[in-house]
Amino acid sequence: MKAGSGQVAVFVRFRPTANFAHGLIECLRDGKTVNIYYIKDSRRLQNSKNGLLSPLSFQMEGVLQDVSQEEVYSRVCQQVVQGALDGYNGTVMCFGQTGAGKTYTMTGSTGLYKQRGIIPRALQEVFQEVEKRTEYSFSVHLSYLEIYNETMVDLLSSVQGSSQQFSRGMVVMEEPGRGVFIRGLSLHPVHREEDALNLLFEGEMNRIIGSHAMNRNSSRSHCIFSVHIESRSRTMSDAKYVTSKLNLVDLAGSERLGKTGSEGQILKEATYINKSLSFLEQAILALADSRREHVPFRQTKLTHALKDSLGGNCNTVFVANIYGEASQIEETISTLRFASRMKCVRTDPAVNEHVDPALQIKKLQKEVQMLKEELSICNTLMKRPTTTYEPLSEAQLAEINNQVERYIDGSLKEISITSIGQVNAVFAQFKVAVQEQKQKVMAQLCQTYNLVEKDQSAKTSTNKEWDARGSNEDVETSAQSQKQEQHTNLTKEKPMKSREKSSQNKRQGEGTPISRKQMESASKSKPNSVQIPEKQQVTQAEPDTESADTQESQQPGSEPFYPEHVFPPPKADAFEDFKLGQGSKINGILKENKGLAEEVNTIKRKIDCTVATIQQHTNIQETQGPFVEGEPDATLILQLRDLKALYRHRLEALHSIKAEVNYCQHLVDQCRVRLLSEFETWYKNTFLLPEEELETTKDKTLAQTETNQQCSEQLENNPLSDRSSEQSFYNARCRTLQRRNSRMLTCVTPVPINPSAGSEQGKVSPVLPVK
Ligand SMILES: Nc1ncnc2c1ncn2[C@@H]1O[C@H](COP(=O)(O)OP(=O)(O)OP(=O)(O)O)[C@@H](O)[C@H]1O
Repeated sequence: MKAGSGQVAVFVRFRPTANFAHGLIECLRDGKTVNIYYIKDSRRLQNSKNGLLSPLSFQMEGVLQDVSQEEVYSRVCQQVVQGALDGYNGTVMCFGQTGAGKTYTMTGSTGLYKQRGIIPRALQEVFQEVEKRTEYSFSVHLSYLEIYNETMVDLLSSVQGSSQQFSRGMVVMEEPGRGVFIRGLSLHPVHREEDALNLLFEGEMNRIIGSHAMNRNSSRSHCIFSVHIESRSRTMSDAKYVTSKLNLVDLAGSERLGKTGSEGQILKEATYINKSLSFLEQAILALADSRREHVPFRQTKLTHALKDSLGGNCNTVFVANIYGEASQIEETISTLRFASRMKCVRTDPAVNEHVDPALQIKKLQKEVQMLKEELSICNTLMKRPTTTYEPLSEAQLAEINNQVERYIDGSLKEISITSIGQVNAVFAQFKVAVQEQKQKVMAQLCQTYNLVEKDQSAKTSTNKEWDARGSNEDVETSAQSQKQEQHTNLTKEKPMKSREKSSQNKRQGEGTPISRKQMESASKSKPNSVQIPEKQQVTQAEPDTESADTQESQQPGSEPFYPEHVFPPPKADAFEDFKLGQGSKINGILKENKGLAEEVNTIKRKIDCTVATIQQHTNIQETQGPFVEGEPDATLILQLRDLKALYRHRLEALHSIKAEVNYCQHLVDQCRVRLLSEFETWYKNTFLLPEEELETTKDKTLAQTETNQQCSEQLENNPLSDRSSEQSFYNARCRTLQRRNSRMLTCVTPVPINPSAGSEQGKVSPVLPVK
């Protein structure tokens, strides 16, 4: 894979197995071709390779079978990383069926340095290059995004300094010059490989893992680890700098639900995974087809977040992970087919060069200064008066005004030009003169045609008419008369501005046809109603969530009241109180959800009505010929289009709330399990065996010490070529384990951990600050 080569590279990697299907799968010696001898007919599976079938042949950039993690990295990712350091965006993405080795390829084993995957190796390379390329100053930031059941989660939100604590605020955004980014996703500056590994392992610890028949540690989400690089030249005082984004993507695996035996939550997750993967496939198909103008990126969060990373301005490499057993042959074929489509996606990588505005200003100021000096030398040599760049003095301005006046009345034939400043002043004076003339002419016209008086009398008669109406109309009347007065003044004083304004209003109206129509119909239905100020209208229209919550909800901590003689209170009553108290937030979300659903249904009903009306018109037209009165006009069709757009928009919002609710449900389930186990421990410690508490604490501390020892042993047992990198790896690993242990300890008992315990071992640095 070459940086800037303009084509997507696709590799195939086999997961090692003792039951490799030699009869069905053949890897050719060219190292690029995989042949599959299979048709969906169980009788012909046997001996299929013996010339009976022509194979399905797949050509890739490389076939990786029985190769080390190191070789995978150097063939798949190294060039992309080098490109990223030069300013090219890069993406490396693993996909394939569940259990085929995507996470192993991308992250590798977090416990063994030699088996580390693409991400830790890429981080190592980035920092080694930063050290080498001394003529540039680099800044590196990391982010780690998880997309779980269509909900975006910040895997590094537990790290101190992250502003984002909950996924609700995260949105995929797009800006010219910046490309696609996730608003609300935390970005972490890193200066050393070890800090970067720490963040990687922290994120890994926060990933959602599930278990099913095909993989005990199956990733239940798509994960995008991003390295954001910015580099500036140290040697050239240049305003230019380059940026790049390296996306390392571990997709969740596609699942045949029958094979994984998924049910419950795992089944629901699998459905989300398969759906988003099929949207990814649709996007890839559209990207690969040069005749397609529209690529459906927005169908799912995954494709939307990867919009500028799947092709286009990016060096892109895909790794198709497959499992070479006969029982998985159908999944293998479908992965290879997907891989072939990906190969057709074109890329057009270019360096992301930017200009620093502050530096650019400084540079231009310097240039201006030099030019001034040069001009002054020229003037001296040509014996011309020296040019000044200071603002003109009052005396100079008075002289210019005088010259212009004389020029206009004809007593001066020419105005001699001495500098650009003077030219500007002459023009300004001409402008003043023209405006004065204009005003004079207007005043004369008004006088001649008695315009002002007419205007005044019209106003008086209107006022009389309005005075005759009831007192209820006072507010509206005065507002209207004020408006009219303003309007008259404006037309008198600034005719151009008012015209501009009206055309502006028109333009705004064009953008929102529905709201304009609604407003019109509202004003028609209540012609004499008093105008409500805008703010008031909003509060009246939205009586819902917040205000209702504040009225209904109880103060936190205050207990619900039950009559003393009924204990325990009936569950229904208690539930109502719960909804007002602790459950008010969930209840609020439910209400919001319901409101949205009702809104969607109302819009749907309107759509149906409009469709029916149009259909009616069409039927009449068919029976009575084309020239029928009252045929559906453009407004009806426009209304239908607007309603459909609104419907889609609301439906999307509803889906995203539902996805969030599902995610919350998952968290609630996890919390419930944890709550129960913590309750058990607390109950035992408090009411049963006090000495057990001591034992538990001892056990946990022992576990932590063992972890530290394990890490240091691993470090000593490995002969090191790149010792510092390995040291960083194990240090980061130890810290992650420590953090996990200390979190478990904090859950079990509030005994503080001695922070020096780890550093006494000589290998472990203080724990990464996490919230
Ligand atoms: N090339 C390999 N060498 C050694 N072990 C491997 C290799 N590929 C995968 N494995 C092992 O296979 C198991 C499943 O791999 P992994 O979790 O990476 O699959 P996956 O494709 O990410 O699955 P899922 O989509 O369910 O998350 C792991 O125990 C992993 O260590």
